[in-house]
Amino acid sequence: MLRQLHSLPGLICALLVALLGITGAALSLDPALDRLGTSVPAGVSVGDMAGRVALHNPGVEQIQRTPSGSLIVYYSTDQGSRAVRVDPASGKAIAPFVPSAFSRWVRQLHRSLLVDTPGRVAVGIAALATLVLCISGVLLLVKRVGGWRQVSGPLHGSRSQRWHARVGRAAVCGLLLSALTGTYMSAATFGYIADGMQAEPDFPATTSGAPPLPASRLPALMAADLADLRELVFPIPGDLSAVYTLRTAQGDAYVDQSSGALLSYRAHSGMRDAYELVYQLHTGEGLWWLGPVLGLCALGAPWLAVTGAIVWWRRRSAKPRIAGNSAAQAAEAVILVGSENNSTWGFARVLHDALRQAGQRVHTAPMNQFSPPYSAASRLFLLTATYGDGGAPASASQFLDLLPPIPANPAMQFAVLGFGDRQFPAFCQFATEVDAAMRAHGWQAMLGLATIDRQSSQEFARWGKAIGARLGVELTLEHVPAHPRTFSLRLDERIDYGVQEQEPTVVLRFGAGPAHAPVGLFARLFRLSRLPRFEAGDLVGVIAPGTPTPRFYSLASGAADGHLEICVRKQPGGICSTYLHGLRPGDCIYAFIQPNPQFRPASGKTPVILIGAGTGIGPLAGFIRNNTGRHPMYLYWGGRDPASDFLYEPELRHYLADRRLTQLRTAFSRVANGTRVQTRLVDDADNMRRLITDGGQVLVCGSSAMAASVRQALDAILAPIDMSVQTLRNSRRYREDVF
Ligand SMILES: Cc1cc2nc3c(=O)[nH]c(=O)nc-3n(C[C@H](O)[C@H](O)[C@H](O)COP(=O)(O)O)c2cc1C
Repeated sequence: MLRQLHSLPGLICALLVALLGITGAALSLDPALDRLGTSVPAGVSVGDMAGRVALHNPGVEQIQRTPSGSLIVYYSTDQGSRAVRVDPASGKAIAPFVPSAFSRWVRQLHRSLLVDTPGRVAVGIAALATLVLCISGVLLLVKRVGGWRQVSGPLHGSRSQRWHARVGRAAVCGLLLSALTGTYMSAATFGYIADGMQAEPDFPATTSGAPPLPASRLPALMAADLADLRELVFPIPGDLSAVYTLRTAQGDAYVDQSSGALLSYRAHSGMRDAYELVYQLHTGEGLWWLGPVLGLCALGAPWLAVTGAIVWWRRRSAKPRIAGNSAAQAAEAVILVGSENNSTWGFARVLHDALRQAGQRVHTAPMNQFSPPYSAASRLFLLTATYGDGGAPASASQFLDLLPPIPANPAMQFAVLGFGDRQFPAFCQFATEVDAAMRAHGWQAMLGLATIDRQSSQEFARWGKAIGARLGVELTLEHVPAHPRTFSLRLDERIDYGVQEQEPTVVLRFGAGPAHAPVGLFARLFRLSRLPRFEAGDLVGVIAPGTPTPRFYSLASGAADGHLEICVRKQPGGICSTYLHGLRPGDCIYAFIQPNPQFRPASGKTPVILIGAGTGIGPLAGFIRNNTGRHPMYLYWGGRDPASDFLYEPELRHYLADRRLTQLRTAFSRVANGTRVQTRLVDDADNMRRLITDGGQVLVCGSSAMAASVRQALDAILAPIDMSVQTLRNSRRYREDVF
């Protein structure tokens, strides 16, 4: 619902909002530029100023003071009307006043799209839409990050989602102010809100009729402060019954040209003051610093329109059409999907097709459409992502409320498959809750809760095998989520380890490879064959020839290092690792980057504890290499044999010497009295507790078995100081990259 409220006005008004943003940003500079060329003298009266202006500009008809304080004088000569900008202190002309035609055009475009009333209506609607977009956007962001407290924290999701949220977060206050004030002004234009502009003072029935005196001798003008002046209209020369019209920030008046008496006066109404304040807050006029701030925020509008459209399109295309979807009550197997960004639907479709091929009638629907009894069904599959901070994704937001009143179907067994990301403290939390709730309400489980980390095709295929075994059918679940465009890499260098031990591990350093054939000329012209952007800790997806499924490796370098580096152990029967181990310098591979911004040391001077084993050293070595600020970094690493697989040994010694690495503790398992990395942590328990008490954060990289042992060891180490891995996770001081 909230998402529709955001995407619908966004899609309808994207172009208009973007146009208003760009024109608004251009106009926002005017007050500041106007202010640049203006000196604003203090304590000068309108009478003094008008007297001096009349002296130097015979034929003056009108003086206007802009909100930034510059004075524009309109006067007539034999050749016609003229306008000059004058110095407020001397009253002398500074330069002819020629309003910029471009500026006027942009203003008209901004106010009415150059088509008057219909344009004004459209602009008003766009302002209202921006208001809705700002409010719904903030609420979506809060949901996305899991609460108000996390709003300023790191953002997750695809690149366009992160950039959409990042710019939205930075610009929302300015956009909200512009949208609110713009909506108010549009409502005033069409008479839905009174602006008090029509209220004029009564025109004086009589005047003194005596010959005029210079403005500097008229008491009412002398009593008015120049800082409050909006406009002074001079009486028509020779007409003794004519009067001065004086408009100030407080009210409007008529002044006798001979006696200088205030003949009539009307103070501004509250409505007018409110309108003028709104106008000021919208345009920044009179608040010259506000204009550029609002302008910067307004520039976010076209960016948000473009990235928002990309996010919408990607989400839409990620939701596949389910072919052969049986009716709920006729299906033998029911698949319910909990998804926010639709990638889980891709997995659901593969399961749907596989079950159909196995001869079953299958019904697939969002979890929010849970509607038993599924009279013909004996299997219920619940495939759900987790969103925010352990919360329900959009298509499953009502599931836990729908469940309790519905009696369990004894003829039906269920299996929950959670999709999540281990970087989040609450990994697959919602799937866990769904599984527990189903059991608590008497539903029969077919299989224990299973989880899929970062849409792993391999884990999904394994789950398919387990389900197939339960159903007594061959279930092949092959799903490769869409990945970004690949680029080519050329192997520059390889360093081999562990060969004697028959446990080969290799560090591979790649440079930019030749550009893809279809973009060759373009790439050459624009030098696209350089490395893409990435940082140590991000993932590179490598596609081995003949396999559609990418394998992910943690990056041991950032693009700034000038090469892409990974550390790969040869897995028995592993297609991709065998392929990578077979590469020779000069060979090219195809790959793509998957950002992993959660797995980075936080900035600041608090200690960073790096824990890894085997090839898990890769990103950790990258973090140490980047530690040019010499922040305290402690590395605990486990290998097999220092003689054959002490990965990165020379670099680590070098980093210790130049203090990028504060301390190195190694654990080797295949030597006399061999130990593992978790034992090293226990040996160093006092130091660990001290580092954590000092605000230290922990980054773990390696196999899931090693990560589990490390968690167990750290829980025991931290118990005396009333801390645990979970408390560290909750404060985002414990991050894992586990494979
Ligand atoms: C903003 C955001 C918040 C997330 N929060 C969690 C979380 O708390 N726990 C978790 O295990 N995964 C979390 N994830 C990861 C998603 O559950 C995972 O990427 C899933 O495959 C997305 O499926 P979907 O595209 O169908 O929504 C989050 C992802 C995003 C973008």
